Amino acid sequence: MNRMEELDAEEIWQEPVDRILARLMTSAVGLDATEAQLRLKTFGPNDAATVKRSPLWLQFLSRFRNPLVIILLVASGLSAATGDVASFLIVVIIVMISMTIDFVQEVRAQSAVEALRRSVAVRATVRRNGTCLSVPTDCLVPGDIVELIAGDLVPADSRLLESRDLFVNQALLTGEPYPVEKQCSDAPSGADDPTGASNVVFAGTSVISGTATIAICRTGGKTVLGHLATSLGEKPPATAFEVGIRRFGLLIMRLTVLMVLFVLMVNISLHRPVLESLMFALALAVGLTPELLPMIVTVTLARSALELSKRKVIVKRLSAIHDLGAMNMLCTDKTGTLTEATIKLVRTIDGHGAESASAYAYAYVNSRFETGMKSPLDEAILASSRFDMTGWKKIDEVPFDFERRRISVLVQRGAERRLIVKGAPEELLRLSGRYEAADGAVLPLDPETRRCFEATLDDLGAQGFRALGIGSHVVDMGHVTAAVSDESDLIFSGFTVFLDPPKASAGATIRAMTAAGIAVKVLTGDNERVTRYVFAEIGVPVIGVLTGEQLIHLSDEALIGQLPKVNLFCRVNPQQKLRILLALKRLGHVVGFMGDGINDAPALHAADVGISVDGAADVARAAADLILLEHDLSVVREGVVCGRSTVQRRGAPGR
Ligand SMILES: Nc1ncnc2c1ncn2[C@@H]1O[C@H](COP(=O)(O)OP(=O)(O)OP(=O)(O)O)[C@@H](O)[C@H]1O
Ligand SMILES: [Mg+2]
Repeated sequence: MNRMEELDAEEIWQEPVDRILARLMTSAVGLDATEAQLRLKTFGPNDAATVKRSPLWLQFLSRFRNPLVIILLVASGLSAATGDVASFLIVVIIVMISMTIDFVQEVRAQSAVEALRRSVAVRATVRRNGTCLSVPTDCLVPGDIVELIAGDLVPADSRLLESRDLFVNQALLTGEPYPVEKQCSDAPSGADDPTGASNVVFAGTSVISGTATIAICRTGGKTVLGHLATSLGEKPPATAFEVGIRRFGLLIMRLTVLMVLFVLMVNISLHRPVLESLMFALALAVGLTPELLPMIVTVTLARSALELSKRKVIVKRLSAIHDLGAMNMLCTDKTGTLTEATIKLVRTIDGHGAESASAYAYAYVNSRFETGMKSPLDEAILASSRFDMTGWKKIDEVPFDFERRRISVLVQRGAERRLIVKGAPEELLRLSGRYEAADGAVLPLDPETRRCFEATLDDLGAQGFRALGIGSHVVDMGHVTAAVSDESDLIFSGFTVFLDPPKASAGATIRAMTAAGIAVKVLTGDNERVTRYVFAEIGVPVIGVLTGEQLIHLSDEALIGQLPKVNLFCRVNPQQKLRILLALKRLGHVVGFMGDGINDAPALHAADVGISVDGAADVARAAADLILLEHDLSVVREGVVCGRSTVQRRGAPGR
């Protein structure tokens, strides 16, 4: 069988899809398992930041590069030459033993932590032999066919084979924070730099909305991100904790050199034999230098990581344990942390509060046809009761995003084409000019009726129910694509009403955390009414509230001034979550952020300790430092206790 040759970076977007597939020697059903194995050997693991590990024996030998060890060995060699072979042997044996202990401990600690990290590695859905498998992204090879949905990280530089309303965030590569649309097409998109090409997606970018099937072309260090990683130097930037440890080591080293020189000078000026004085000074230096400090730090942190794993916390970045111990502020989302996240659709009502079959039908059709990120709300609608979909055909959709907070699908039934919109209820009411009455008649939404509908919504919130608004309007048959601008002048059908019970234990955990010196703030995309209800149910007082709307009008300074008086932020979008987090950091807090959605990823990334959960979106898990195997605040609290005891046990300097 002839070997697959690699594609050049330009060819990925300039060649037609057929040629790409032929060159990659693959097809829409994917590679077979043996071929994938073979290619993995040829092309290496798909890890953009792979730092080539030298073999173990070289790693061991590299420890002898330590200047102190070299001087020690040379000096004792000299004394052996002058006849003192016994002390030479003793020095060599002691050096060997301490180097070996150091090496074995560190390698063992690191591999234990590596194993933990792998257990929460990001995985991709790949087609192999025609079936879909979930494999860790570093096992992907050129020629693999991968399916992407919203929330996924793009695993490698790839050509689009199919796409639906695909928007990706390329901030890591281009610095552009806004989603970029990507579409499969054969025509070179005319862009002269690859990240501008609309028919390819790159490693390190993430899917904001929509779906796609991609053919992987270049992996690991060959990706654009890989090149970037090499040019920036392979190591990730040192954290505050690592810098602290390094500074401490340097300080001790300098002191030692000074001491040794001083002792040596005094001895020589007293006319003691030079060799003997040197040996004495060296013995002093060896005694003073904490050669084993790095190993002790790694081993203590690794041991804590193992301990944490028993408490259902997986550590991805070792030094995060230290930050976890130092954390004095925790920002968290609502769903799953303060609530049970067992969302159920309890009823679907019209604006007046009466049960509405037509609103349910529209909600069901919208959730069923929506192909972007499947939210638990959609799952609750689809699980509630079966609805006969025969006769409904999907034409197009405008996927969910956290700015609009709604989803539209364009559908056809018989001779009627309709845009169905489902989303944040206040927004839906705002976008509606008419409403559907109980008898099916379409009436204007006059101010009085609008107030009545808003009152219905307020009542739902006050009783702790979450709601989505449903609206639609008919479009003409020539309408083939749906756009955000179509989401206006809707006919309001009603509300879907959900119950997500507050988590009974959350209140006690938050109080315990506050008592332990960790203030908790809640940042949610949901509305104020519902979140206030949850606070009341779990018995935590709301000190102050800021909404996303109010945040827009606050300067950074004003926000910082408000922060101490606010513990609840509602209807905030992903950028606002990030902004609040950065403001808290500017106030000097060590801030943890806990979240599980695409919308939490920017803040998770910027936090001192990013905490996510096992079932979270890939972007969130990739951005986090710690992964909880159980979505519960009490797990974080236990982690903090463990982190603090690590810091105390080690007694090493940090911040
Ligand atoms: N599937 C969906 N269809 C329509 N609208 C949705 C859907 N999912 C979410 N929304 C709207 O977007 C808003 C924000 O989403 P969401 O509640 O997931 O944000 P969040 O910040 O992750 O909240 P939380 O703190 O509860 O995790 C929701 O309150 C809802 O109004
Ligand atoms: Mg969320």
